[in-house]
Formats: sequence, C-alpha cells, structure tokens
Amino acid sequence: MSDGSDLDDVWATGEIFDDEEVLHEHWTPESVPERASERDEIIRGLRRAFRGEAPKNMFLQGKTGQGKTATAQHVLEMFEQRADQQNLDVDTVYVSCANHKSSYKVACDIVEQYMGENPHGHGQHKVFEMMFDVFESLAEIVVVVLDEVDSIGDKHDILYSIPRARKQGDVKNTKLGIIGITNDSTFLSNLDPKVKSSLYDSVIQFDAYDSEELQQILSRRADRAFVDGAVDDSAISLCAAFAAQDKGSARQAIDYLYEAGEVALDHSDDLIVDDHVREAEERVEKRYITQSINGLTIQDQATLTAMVSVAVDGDEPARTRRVYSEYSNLCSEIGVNKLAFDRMRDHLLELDMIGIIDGKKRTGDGQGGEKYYWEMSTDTGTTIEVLESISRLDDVIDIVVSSAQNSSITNY
Ligand SMILES: Nc1ncnc2c1ncn2[C@@H]1O[C@H](COP(=O)(O)OP(=O)(O)OP(=O)(O)O)[C@@H](O)[C@H]1O
Repeated sequence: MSDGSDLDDVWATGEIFDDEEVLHEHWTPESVPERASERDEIIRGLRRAFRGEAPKNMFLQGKTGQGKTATAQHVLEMFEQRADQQNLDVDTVYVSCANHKSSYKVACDIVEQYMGENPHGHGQHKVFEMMFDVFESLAEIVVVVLDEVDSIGDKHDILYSIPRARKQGDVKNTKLGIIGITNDSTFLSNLDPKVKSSLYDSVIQFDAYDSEELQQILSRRADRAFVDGAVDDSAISLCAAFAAQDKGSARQAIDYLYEAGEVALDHSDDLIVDDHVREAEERVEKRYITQSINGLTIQDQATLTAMVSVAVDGDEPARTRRVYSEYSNLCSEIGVNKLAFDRMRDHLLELDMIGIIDGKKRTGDGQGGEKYYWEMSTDTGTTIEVLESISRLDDVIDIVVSSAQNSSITNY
C-alpha cells in the first residue's frame, strides 16, 4: 500500500495563499467605495434616527453579487458606532429569509435569536407579540434587515406589521425601520398597495459592477489573500473582465480569483496567471450551474430544458410563447404535469432571478405592450452537461442535442 508520498503534489499547500479567509463568502469588507452613492443614500435614511425619528424603510434591489448585503452591513456597523458615540440607543436585527418561507418563520427566527427560545407551536399572533417584545427589549431604535425578503411567501404579514407596530401599539417606546434586500426586480411592483404605502420610503437600486470596479474590489482582496507577488495584475484584470461580461457580480469575480489560486496550486505554480483564470472560470461556472440546477424544482428544470432547446435551435432571445411551446412538448416526454402559460412564465422569472437565464422586457412584434424576451445567461453547453446528469432529463437532452446537431448548430 502506498504511504501517500506519491501524492505529495496533491497535498502541497504551495506559496500562494496568505489570508485566504478574505476570499470567503462570509467575510465582510471594511469599505465598499464602489457603492459610495448607495451607501450615502442608506446613511441618509438612517440619520433621521439621530433627530429622534424612526429610520426610513428602505429596499435595496439589484441582481446577485452586487454588494447589497455588504453595503448594508458596512453602513449598519458605522451607524451603531456613531450611535454609541452620541449615546443613542440603537440596535440592528438581521434575518436571512432564504430558508424562511413565511412571515411566521421569520418572526420565530427573531424570537429564537434573541430569547433563545423556540416559539414554534404558538400561533402567529403570539409569535408576533414575542417578536415585538424582542424589539422593545433591544433598543429605542431598531433596524430590522430582511435579507432575501422575496423568499417569504406571505411577506405582506410581516412587511405590514413592522412599519405599523407603533401606531398599532405593538411597541410603545421603540422606533422601527426595515431594510429589505431583494434580487427580485418585480418584488416591489408585486406588493399590495396597502403595504407599499406604509413601507416604501425609498428604493435603492444596485446596478451591475463594471470591469474597473471589479478590478478595484479584487485588488483590495488580493493584497490580503495572497502572498506578495503571487498574482499577476493581468490575472486580476481577467477575473474582473470575465465577471463584468457575465453578471457584473463581485461574488463571481472573487470566486474566479479564489479558484485561480487553487488551479495554480494544482499546477504547482507560485504565480497566478491568465491561464489559471481561464481554467478557474470553467470550473466555477460548472460548479455554479450544478448547484443552481440541483436546487431547482422539477417544473423549474423542465422550463430550463425548454429554454435550452430554444437556445440550441438558435432562437434566442425568445418570446415566452416560444419557450412554452417547447415546454409543452417536453412535459409529456418526461411525464411532468404541464402548467398553464402564466405559471410557466413564473418559473422563467425564477430562473432569471438565480441568474441561469436572462429575461428582458421590450416592445413586442407590433402587438402592443412590453413582452419578455428570454435567453440563456449560463453557458449552454455546460448547462446541457449538468441537465444530462439528471436521470429524468437525460433522454430529452439527448433529443435536444441531436436535433441541434442535425440542423448543424454546434456553437452552443
Ligand atoms: N464594493 C465591494 N467591495 C468589496 N467587496 C464587495 C463589494 N461588493 C460586493 N462585495 C463582496 O462580494 C460578495 C457578494 O456581495 P453581497 O453578498 O453583498 O451581494 P448581494 O448583492 O447582497 O448578493 P445576493 O443578492 O446574492 O445576496 C461578498 O463577498 C461581498 O463582500
């Protein structure tokens, strides 16, 4: 049996990383200069607290990886420090709503975080009461951050109650403000007007980063993450360029850089160069698509397969009805219940939100009104590879691919 010494190359930790924790998702940057105007707008919403008012309710909206959470966290840290210096009693409550599909669960999370007691089993009214007790016990001013707020199915319950809590007598002394964070561009327009009017003080839009901004973000991280001289400047530029051309996401750019470090180690190199970034981009893209697709429901997967079929037919960007026709054909092939047109469109919107496809509204073909046009935003070839690994879909994907080959479309 081998003593493992023949695996020394694989075990090698190399001379690349210094403090790689700064490349981890949970690491919070000390500053977000590329988001100065968004940061200042959040500050303007919070500074009312120093005049004895409740902070503004704000919504931070933008696609994934645009620094919404990082900017909110950065500003809230400054807010707490400044409040401390001025003897203002403030606190912030942060809830990641991704796994909380109901207002009830969000309230339970808050109670559990601060009372150490799991309130499941009590009715919603009681749990909301406990949540308001938590707010009242924390500080005179409490900012509630609801990250990924669009995940909450019955969001109106919590979004209506918190801004009206004082008026309703649910809290007596505490002034509350909400910061809702969402990457669903339809979130606000879908809110009940009653909720909107009590909530909607300000919407702060986070647009995609450009290549230069991503380069600055990466350079700051690289200085700490890697040993001196371990990264070629052009490798940083390439990570930034790849991410800017795709989603304009800082998360994606950081992932490329981190993976490029791993690729360099795999090749026993101690300088990260462009070729490492190219290999890293492929690895990250595949990992990202695999994770996203594996987490999808059957209907999402069927909708995505229909979209892939449209893509290999060379019909992108495609109207919803074109995707629906592919979807209808393949539902019977894979034995999936066929949804109505509007419900399948909801699945397209879902796929857009997680960044697998891209939907843009534009004026249609002379039939009035704006219509959605859809295209893949992940690499079609890699998406096919991943869909093939899902047993229910492998036969269908074979048909999709061979029909593309027959019509000699090979550039996906
Ligand atoms: N301007 C910036 N400076 C430094 N790091 C940044 C900046 N913007 C984003 N990041 C980093 O990029 C990653 C993604 O950012 P963040 O989580 O804030 O994005 P988001 O818009 O909230 O995305 P999502 O909607 O997917 O949660 C994090 O690691 C964050 O620290």
